[in-house]
Amino acid sequence: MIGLFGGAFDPIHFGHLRTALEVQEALGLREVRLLPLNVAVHREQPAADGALRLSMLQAAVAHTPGLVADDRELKRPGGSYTVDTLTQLRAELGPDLPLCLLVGGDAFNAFFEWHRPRDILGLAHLAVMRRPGSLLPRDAALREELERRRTQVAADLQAAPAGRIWLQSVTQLDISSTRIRRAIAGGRSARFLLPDPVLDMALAAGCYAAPSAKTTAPDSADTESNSSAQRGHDAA
Ligand SMILES: Nc1ncnc2c1ncn2[C@@H]1O[C@H](COP(=O)(O)OP(=O)(O)OP(=O)(O)O)[C@@H](O)[C@H]1O
Ligand SMILES: O=C(O)c1ccc[n+]([C@@H]2O[C@H](COP(=O)([O-])O)[C@@H](O)[C@H]2O)c1
Repeated sequence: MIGLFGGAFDPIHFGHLRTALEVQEALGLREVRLLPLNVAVHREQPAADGALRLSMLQAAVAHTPGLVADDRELKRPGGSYTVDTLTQLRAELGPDLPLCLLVGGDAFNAFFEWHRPRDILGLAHLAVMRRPGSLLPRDAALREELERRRTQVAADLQAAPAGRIWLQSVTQLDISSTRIRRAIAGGRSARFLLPDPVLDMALAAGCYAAPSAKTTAPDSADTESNSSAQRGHDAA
């Protein structure tokens, strides 16, 4: 079984990396592929371009064999729909290999707003990682789907190629890319929120600097209007 973890990764941070590693170990995944999106279909477009986000991701996983950068979404023009990514992977990997899509709790709460969510569940399992601020979904249909598909036996995921939901407790790291971008834009340090080489690349590229270096940006979790974690609060 392999894991697939999509995101803007704008930039990749320890919240992404630590949770991916913990799910990989918990489920005995051969690898977790991290897939930076090209064109977001559900949120603002990333601030850093795809090439830089991919380079930062590659630097972040360079010494962790179980985590692998996969650039297929960046190579695909148009909206980065997860169902298209999974369809492409299925065609490559065959119908039988169990695939497990990793999503943060906040992303899962909005899962039924995704493009063709039931087709996604026909292509992969879901591993939902609890994230600070994300509670179980309020949406009744999503709760029902969760109860119907949920398993607490990891072997159930190995026994079928797709269709089950696994809830994974992970170390709660209250880190978001939004907070990192805002720290950099505000001239504050983002060190220890993400790997040093990633921070160095972001600073050298200047991609998160304020349009005018004199402007300051707020740096409070309360003001993270673009943060997925914040959206998780809203949805929960
Ligand atoms: N600290 C974290 N802990 C657990 N999961 C996380 C964490 N940060 C992000 N994720 C999950 O990683 C995936 C990709 O997230 P994304 O790249 O949007 O990062 P983000 O930090 O939420 O970014 P932004 O602040 O720009 O919204 C999502 O499924 C999200 O829920
Ligand atoms: O395919 C969709 O409709 C869809 C809708 C929302 C999010 N996604 C994917 O979910 C992943 C996490 O996105 P995010 O920004 O909500 O944390 C990322 O790979 C997105 O492309 C996908």
